Amino acid sequence: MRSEGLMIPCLEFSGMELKEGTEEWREMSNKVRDACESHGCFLIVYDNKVPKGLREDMFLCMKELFDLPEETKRKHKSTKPYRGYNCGCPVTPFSQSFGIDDAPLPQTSLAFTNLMWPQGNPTFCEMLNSTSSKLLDLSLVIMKMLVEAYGLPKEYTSDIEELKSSSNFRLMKYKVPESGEMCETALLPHTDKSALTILCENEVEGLEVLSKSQEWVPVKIPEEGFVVIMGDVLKAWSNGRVHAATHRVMMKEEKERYSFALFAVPKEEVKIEVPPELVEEKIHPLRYRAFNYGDYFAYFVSTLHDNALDLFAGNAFFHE
Ligand SMILES: O=C(O)CCC(=O)C(=O)O
Ligand SMILES: [Fe+2]
Repeated sequence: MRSEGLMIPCLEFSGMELKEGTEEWREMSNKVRDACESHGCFLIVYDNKVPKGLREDMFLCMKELFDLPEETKRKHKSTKPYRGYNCGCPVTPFSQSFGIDDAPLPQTSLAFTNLMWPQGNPTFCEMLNSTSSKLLDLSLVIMKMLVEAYGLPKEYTSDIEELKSSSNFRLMKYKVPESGEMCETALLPHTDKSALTILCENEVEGLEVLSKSQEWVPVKIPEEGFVVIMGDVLKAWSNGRVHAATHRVMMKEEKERYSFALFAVPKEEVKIEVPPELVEEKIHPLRYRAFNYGDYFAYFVSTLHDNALDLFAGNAFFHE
């Protein structure tokens, strides 16, 4: 049996009014903080915001998208890494993905849909826009809860909003392993470069998170829920209190896996800076210098280093 410490907490948001300042809000904020610090991720069920059935509809739409001819899919191009249509790239040979910037903006969802279906596809467009918007809203709720749980003044709410001033919505399809081995690493271990990521998968499980005791823990996303994974940005902002969970995807089933994820990210020009209230000389000395998100992302892309955040902005590597 797994020990308690390895179990990823599941937070039940359904039925919550989510009003700031209420006792319910404060209690949930503390649970979010505990999960972010001890696991770097948590499961969330929240059917007021993300109603039942939305996931299934989203997976149907995704199948329709990935079933389009390759030449159509390749029309979605981007000069930015992890955006555009990716297929058969050397680091992820088993997957295809679409990365769409700012899908919560209606004009972006419409432009993407019309590129894929010149004759239009209102169902897909509505699904892309509303799902990404709901997940981006949820990411703000979670970040506001961290401001509450750290006892920070209200002014930080607007600062933290900056950490999700943009987003990358990623739709992924993983092929069934062909090598005959029934367990293949379909996505290598990494931390996300986002503030946080909200993800879900079809019925084919595969996501695993590395616990602080260095064990791989399979993530069982509840049927109507999501997993929230903390990224490098919130780790830096919180002065290392929030743990950015390392995760990977293992393909163990003979079935295609679909997943979609909203990466809440700062705009490139946003400065990430630890609030002075989270620095304390003895127990929590400053771990990360202030840095610009675009510079950090460019550094990561050019080095692809596992430890990019510490190398780029970590205290031990401060440059004058
Ligand atoms: O497909 C998944 O479950 C994980 C995807 C992921 O970790 C990523 O794209 O950063
Ligand atoms: Fe990831």
